[in-house]
Formats: sequence, C-alpha cells, structure tokens
Amino acid sequence: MRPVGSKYLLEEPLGRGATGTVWRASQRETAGAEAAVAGQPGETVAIKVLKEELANDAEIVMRFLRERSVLLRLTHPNIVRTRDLVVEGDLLALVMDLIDGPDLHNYLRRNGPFTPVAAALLTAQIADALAASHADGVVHRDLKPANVLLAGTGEGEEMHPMLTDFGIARLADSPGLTRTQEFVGTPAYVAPESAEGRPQTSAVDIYGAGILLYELVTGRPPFAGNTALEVLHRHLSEEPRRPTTVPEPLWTVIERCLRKNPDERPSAENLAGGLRVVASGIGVHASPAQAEAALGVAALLAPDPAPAPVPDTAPAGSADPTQALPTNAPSYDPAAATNVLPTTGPDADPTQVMSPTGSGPGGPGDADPTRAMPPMPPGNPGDDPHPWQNQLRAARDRNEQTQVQQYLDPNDDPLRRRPQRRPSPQQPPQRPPQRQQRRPQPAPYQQPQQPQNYAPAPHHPQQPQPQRYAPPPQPPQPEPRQPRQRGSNPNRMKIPGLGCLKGCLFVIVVLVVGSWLVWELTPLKDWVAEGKSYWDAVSGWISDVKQWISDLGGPS
Ligand SMILES: Nc1ncnc2c1ncn2[C@@H]1O[C@H](COP(=O)(O)OP(=O)(O)OP(=O)(O)O)[C@@H](O)[C@H]1O
Repeated sequence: MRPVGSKYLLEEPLGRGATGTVWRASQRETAGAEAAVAGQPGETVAIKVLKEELANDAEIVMRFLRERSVLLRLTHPNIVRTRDLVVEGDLLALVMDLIDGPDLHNYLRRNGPFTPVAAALLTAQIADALAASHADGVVHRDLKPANVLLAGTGEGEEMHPMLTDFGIARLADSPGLTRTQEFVGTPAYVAPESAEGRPQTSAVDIYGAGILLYELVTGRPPFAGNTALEVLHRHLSEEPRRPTTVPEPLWTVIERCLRKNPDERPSAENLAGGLRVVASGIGVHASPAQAEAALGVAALLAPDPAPAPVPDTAPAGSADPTQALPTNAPSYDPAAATNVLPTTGPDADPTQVMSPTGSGPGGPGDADPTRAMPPMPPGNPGDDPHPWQNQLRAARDRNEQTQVQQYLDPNDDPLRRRPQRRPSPQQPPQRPPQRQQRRPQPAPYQQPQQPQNYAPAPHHPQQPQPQRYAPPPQPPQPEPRQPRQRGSNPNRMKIPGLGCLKGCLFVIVVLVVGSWLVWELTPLKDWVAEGKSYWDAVSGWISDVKQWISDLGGPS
C-alpha cells in the first residue's frame, strides 16, 4: 500500500493504459475543499497515476492544474466522476469513482457483438455523456470501447456505460509531447481530420461513437490494417461498408457518424435521440409507426450548428495535409507507401520511411504495430517534423494496449522510482494480489414488444477476430508432472533385486500350476508315469535326479 498525497493509499493495479496506470485505492482522510468529492476515510476509489513522461513535463503539469476545474465539474450519470486531482512532486494522479465492472473492450472480447437494439441503446447513453460534455466545451478525443466502463453487469441489472478518461487527451496534447498538428487518439478510432492534423471539433467524438457503434454490432472496428499507417489511410480514403447483420436504420446512423466531412456528422444530442428512435423501430415487436420512424432517422441527425472546438488544433499554416497523403486515392497500395510519406531532406531515402516489402519496420509483414512508425527522415536540423511523423508516433503511443491485472515491475512503478522521496521498506517486492475476476452478464436490454421487420443478430459467443493488437490468450501451461511414486508410503525402504525376485517366484508358481493342470486334465500321466499323481511323479523324478547326482560322485 503506497500513499498518494496525504489522502489516498494505492492498493492494487486495475490496468495500465497509454497514459498511466489505474489503481484500486482507498481514502485515508477526507479530502480538502479543492476536491470535487471530499470522500470518507475507508472509501474505495480508482486512481489513475499518470506516466512519468507526462508528470515530468512542466507544460502538462500546468495544463493539469488549469484543467482541474473542467475535469472536476464534469458530472453526468454516464461519465465516471473525477473526484480529485493530486499533484505531488512529479506525481500526477486523477482520483475517480471506482466502477465495479469491465470495460467495453474486454466485455466485447469475452461476450461477442451486441444485438442491434442493445448496441443502439448503449451508444445512445454514451452520446448523452458526449452531449453534456460538448455543451460544457469539453471534447473527449479518445472515444473507444476501452474508455467505456460498464457498471451494472450483474445478473438482472441494467447495463450502464460510463465514459472515462475525459481530459486525458487534452493533457497528452501538450506541445512537450505532441505538436499542434498531431492527432491524439487511437488509430482504429481516430477521425480523418485528426489524422490529417486539421482543426478538430466535438465532431471527432461523433466519429469515434460511429466506430464504436459499428464495433458493438460486428465485433470489430470498420478500418483495420497491418500498420497504424494503413489504418489511418483507410480512415481517410475508404467508405465503410454495411455488414448484412446491421439493420438499415442503424446503418444510416453509423454512416452519418463516419462521414469524412465533420460538418456532416450529427450532434451528440441528435445522435442520442436518433439511436433511441432506431432502437424502438428495429426491435422484434416494433409497431409499423416505430419501424417507419426508424427508417426516417436521417431527418433526425442534424449536425451541430456550433460544434465545440478543440483548442490548439488549427494547423500552423505550413503543412498542407493534402500534400501528405492523397486522400482522393481510389485504393491503398501498400507498395506506394514510400511515395505518400514526404521527406524533408534532399537526400532522403523514401524506402527508409516505410518499407513496402515487409522486411523493414512498418512493412506488411511486421507484426509489431509499434514498429510501423517510420524513422525520422534526414533533413535540415531546424526543420520541424512533418505532421505525419508526429501523427504516426502519437498513433504508436496511443495504440498501446491496456494490460489488465498484470504484475507491475517495481521498476515501472512511478511511485517506486523515487526512492529519494519515499524510501521503500527493506522488503522484497510483493506481487500484488490478483483483482477478482468479474463475470459480466449479457446485456439485459429487452427487445420492444412489437413485431419487427428484420432478424436481429444473435448475441453469439466471441469468435476469433483478426485484431492484431489484441494478442490471443496463452493456453494454460501444464503443471510440471510430479515424479511417479510406487505404493502409498514414499518413505518405504528400497531392497535392491526385490522386484526381480518377485518376478521369478511368480513365474515358478505359474509354471507349477500350469504343468499340474496339464498333468491332471490330459492323458499325459498315463503315457509317461503309468497313471501316477502329479506330486508322486514329480517327487519320483526328484529322487531320480538326486540319485543320479550322487552316482556321479562315485561310491566314495
Ligand atoms: N474508474 C475506474 N474504475 C474501475 N476501473 C477502472 C477505472 N478507470 C480505469 N479502470 C480500469 O483500468 C484500465 C486501464 O484504464 P486506462 O484508462 O488507463 O486504460 P486505456 O483506456 O486503455 O488507456 P488510455 O486511455 O490511457 O490509452 C481500464 O481498462 C479499466 O479496466
């Protein structure tokens, strides 16, 4: 148990993401007036301890403090409440409500896709959270299933999505870490304008919600690829295709959210309303009027007339994103990748940027998406890196997978890496106890009680998916076999040759019994011993042999 500030004690890690590690923690003392929730001693909370790179960046610390009021005032039933922010030395931590449930990414992996109705209703609640934050001028910028925690996955409970990590993207968007033209987000969920370094607004969250909705009903995001670059390119140039399992009204919503032009995406409020109309119109028991309304959902998806801007995301004026990548390219040719990534130096070798052969970093055969990032091309020392290089590096950083319930190497633990501030006791590092496994239940949404006009996709168990960033679980290693023990007493004395002796005796007994049976049951005794019994014959033969042996020795 390690203290964070004077008010909290870290107990066990719950998971690790790109920006830090989340811990289960307890409150030691009631927090001061600066906290949004004072809390009571003994109360359990979740604390995100931000990575050292973030905590060591003066710009981020300033931003963290400036954002304090925004983060603390963001309250909504579908937003994980931030209770307090702790800045202690070079440690930055966010104290949150602890949500007792899995995140949506893990839930989806364990349980497979949702029915269209359940997916629409779940996403409607997420859109409610977005509408509230956008109204407050806060854009999430990293909407993805891993950032949605599911409360109420117990039996008979209604599933309740809670959006988390609000403001983290804003913190990570510091000039110290990223340049103004970079995107902050995860490649599979990133909006085209973020990928291109264009100005961003709250419409990036609507794009993220569209990707999330697609993934909820199909089990995978629409744009995948072997490298982050490939995924980004598909966001920019490829239109999503409607899977057969997605009902038409729901597809209308997804397609609107995934428009390349942010001005054509609906507002979060309209998205929530549209999804609820769709959910009641596509259920098994939808009335004709409800089905009709769902089919006309496009009319409800009006764009936001005044989307909330993301500060500092206007281009610096130097980079024309259309130079970086031909967004009107009809299809993506991996072999052409070296041509679309510009280099800044006259001697630049385009094959250094990204190998199309797969033999170098970033090639199609490269299994590690983090290696997909091109090295910095040679250029003038004073040159700024091109937006694409920053974008790709950010993609790599943000694409790190959450490692849930893992043992943290003490060297990776930001709290332990500061012995001068907090000397650790002379104990060997203890493996933290495993977090109790929660068994989520299927979504308890009910289908509406009216006839429906489509066959809903069954909520079938998870099938293996080609998500290369989610490595399949390792098969359990077999227990090492115990050496075989004979008998029940392992301490019994071992007599050499005893086994052989037993074997010989057994053979003799078998021979005697066998020959006796042959003697008695066949006419053999009449032929060789004039009808004598077996024992008489045998004893006669034995005395003959004895006599013969004594004759061998002579009369003396
Ligand atoms: N408030 C919370 N209550 C309970 N568990 C939480 C809470 N916040 C996060 N977690 C758990 O911690 C894990 C890691 O959270 P984190 O936000 O760091 O991951 P991430 O979203 O994958 O990373 P990032 O957003 O930094 O890329 C989550 O998957 C979730 O299981």
